[in-house]
Amino acid sequence: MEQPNNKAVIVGVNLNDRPDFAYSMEELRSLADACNIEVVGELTQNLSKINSSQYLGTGKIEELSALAEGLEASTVIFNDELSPSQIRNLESSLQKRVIDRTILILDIFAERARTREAQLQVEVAKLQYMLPRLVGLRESLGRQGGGSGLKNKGAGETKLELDRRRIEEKITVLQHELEKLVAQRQVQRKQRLKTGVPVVCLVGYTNAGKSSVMNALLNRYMPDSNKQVLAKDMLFATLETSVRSIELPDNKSFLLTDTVGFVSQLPHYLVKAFRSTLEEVAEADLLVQVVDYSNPEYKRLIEVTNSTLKDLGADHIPMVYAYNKTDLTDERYPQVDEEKVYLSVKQAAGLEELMTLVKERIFQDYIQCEVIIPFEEGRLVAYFNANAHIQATDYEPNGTRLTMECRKADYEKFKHLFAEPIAVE
Ligand SMILES: Nc1nc2c(ncn2[C@@H]2O[C@H](COP(=O)(O)OP(=O)(O)OP(=O)(O)O)[C@@H](O)[C@H]2O)c(=O)[nH]1
Ligand SMILES: [Mg+2]
Repeated sequence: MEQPNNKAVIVGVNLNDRPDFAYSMEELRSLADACNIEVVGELTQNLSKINSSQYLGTGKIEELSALAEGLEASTVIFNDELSPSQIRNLESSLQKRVIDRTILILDIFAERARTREAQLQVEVAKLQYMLPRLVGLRESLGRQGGGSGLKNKGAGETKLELDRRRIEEKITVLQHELEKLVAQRQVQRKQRLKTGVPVVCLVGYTNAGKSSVMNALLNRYMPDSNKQVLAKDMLFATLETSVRSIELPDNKSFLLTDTVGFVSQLPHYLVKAFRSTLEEVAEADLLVQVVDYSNPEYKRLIEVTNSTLKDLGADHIPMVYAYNKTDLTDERYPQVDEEKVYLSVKQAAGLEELMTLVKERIFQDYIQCEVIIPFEEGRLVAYFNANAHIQATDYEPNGTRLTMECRKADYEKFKHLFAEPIAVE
């Protein structure tokens, strides 16, 4: 195989007229771009069934080989996850480096992971991807070294077993370290859940503007905090979950979580590896799905997001939609249509409307009330201070008067202890 340069041809099979095919090829180009690979050519084929040994139909392989040769590409990138034997067969007939959509995504994640937890998750996913593909990888290494003849086969297989075991052991060690980190974070999360503060999660397709929404809300409601997150025009700018507290002017607060973006055909190794990070999503009180409304394919991207949420066991959580980047469309904004808000973070328009929608959903079981708590029930005052939004505290002869907004359930639970319920809305 020749020395790899960074030029590649991308290849896709349009299986039974896949409606999102053109977009998925465009996305493959962006994924390659994110890995600093220059896409110099593209080849597609309409098929009703993927060829199990070479992915493409036999005639197409020759066409591909000539195309890659003519364009001096050293790599060929396939739009689906290839099986170990497909990689092997393709490498041998094309004599080029063969990679697939999955490994591109894994590489981007590996490059971008910053926290130890994200790094471990990606590494585990990558090793799991590699494990069944070791034969192919070893063969291509063998070829580079002049090829290993049949007589070395036995020794090679033993070596392969060793490599395999080593990788399995490594996965176990990494998973162990990961479990410890996850356990720590779970303790923090449980503590947060115990405080009863609602949790709102920003979810959505990669590059939709989740981190931008988070930053805009932080700017607006927490101008003194310098806890902005990275927002950038690239795929998978965010790989770690960030939680920030948002305190509203009316003394209510909630936790806002920014999460990793989804993509179509997200490798299942990654979904599995990131499951622990994304547990936050499954336990949220409300999801805000951020949508790039300027993307002509936005409806399909919503479907991909919803089906990934289903895989994560988060499809039961109430959701509102933030149709972002409306500034790039002809649609009027800001505008609210039931559970959708058309907004533009860039133009700072529609954030107020989004917050109103969010507040309606997460604070709906709150009531406004004024109660007097007898002094001997002081623990109740402490409880409400921790779990309600106290607007005023006054001391009166028969107890502490709290003017507050509290959960209806708490009010019902404790009302027999109040000296005198004065006013309830
Ligand atoms: N025109 C326009 N661009 C926007 C708007 N909101 C965000 N962007 C841009 O969209 C790009 C992606 O924004 P991010 O906030 O990083 O997107 P994300 O959903 O967090 O992406 P990942 O973390 O990669 O999943 C950035 O270049 C933003 O400047 C908007 O309302 N209008
Ligand atoms: Mg982001």
